[in-house]
Amino acid sequence: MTHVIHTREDMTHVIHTRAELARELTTTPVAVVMTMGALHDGHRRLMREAKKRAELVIVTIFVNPLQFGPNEDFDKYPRTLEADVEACRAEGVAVVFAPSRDQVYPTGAPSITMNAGPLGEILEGASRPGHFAGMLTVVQKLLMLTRADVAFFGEKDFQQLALIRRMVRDLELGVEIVGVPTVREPDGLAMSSRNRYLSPDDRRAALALSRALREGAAHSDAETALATATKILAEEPAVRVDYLALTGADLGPAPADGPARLLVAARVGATRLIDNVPLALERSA
Ligand SMILES: Nc1ncnc2c1ncn2[C@@H]1O[C@H](COP(=O)(O)OP(=O)(O)OP(=O)(O)O)[C@@H](O)[C@H]1O
Ligand SMILES: CC(C)(CO)[C@@H](O)C(=O)[O-]
Ligand code: BAL
Repeated sequence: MTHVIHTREDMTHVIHTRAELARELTTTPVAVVMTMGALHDGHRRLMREAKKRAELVIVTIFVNPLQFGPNEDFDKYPRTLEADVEACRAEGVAVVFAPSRDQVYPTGAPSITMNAGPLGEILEGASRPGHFAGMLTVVQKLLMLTRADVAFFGEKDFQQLALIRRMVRDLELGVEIVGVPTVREPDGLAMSSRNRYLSPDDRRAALALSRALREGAAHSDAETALATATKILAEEPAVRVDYLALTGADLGPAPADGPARLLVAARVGATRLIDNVPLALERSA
């Protein structure tokens, strides 16, 4: 009798082509965690949530050119495949799909892409024209290629999550979307692959974002919440705010009372960071 011993390493298949991916799809359900790599504990939290839902967890690692503007950081985006695979192994992920551009876009740049609609024009969409169309196009492709039953996305990219939910609903894609709360560094900074661009001084200044959101969200009237966050951001000269917005939980207008969201985007040095927190507004008497 032969005993096959599966080591931890055997359990994670690292693949690069769509043909290999198709061969991995032997069981259901399939859970997918889509990433651009440079993995951190935020990504690992998504993997852990995915593991609770499916034996077959696929982590995709692809820096999608379609969602970067001409003056953005596509070329310098950190590419750390070896360390990323180690992180996936440590989480017991079954498959890491790290395709080349040609594997994802075999016909070249697609001539038919997603339209992100009005929700894609505000906030991040206003600062990054075309970003959400490119993001939704690759998400749709990766959902198809992985035949995912359930997909996990972080609340750190709150507008992205809202748009993916909207796409799945509007186009009846038949996949469950699960949102996962933001994982933070012990001092409050939202984990992000782009944090590794920050110099020690920038890293200190960047703390103003999470502090502004946290202290703003401690207030239950909209005016004080916004004023508090605005003041904290203004006190940090190294932070150049792109937007600070108080919206409804669906990113529509903030309600008079009920669940709402406080969102910020800012440049710290050359690095653009985003963050957001939930808050509950109360009608003032
Ligand atoms: N701190 C975090 N907590 C929870 N989920 C996160 C966190 N950071 C990223 N994610 C989620 O991980 C997935 C992949 O994101 P991505 O690879 O762009 O990482 P990122 O850290 O957001 O990178 P970037 O710094 O480029 O924005 C997305 O669903 C994203 O929302
Ligand atoms: C969802 C995603 C992997 C699509 O490229 C990307 O936007 C990201 O990493 O959040
Ligand atoms: N984290 C969202 C993907 C992007 O910034 O392009």
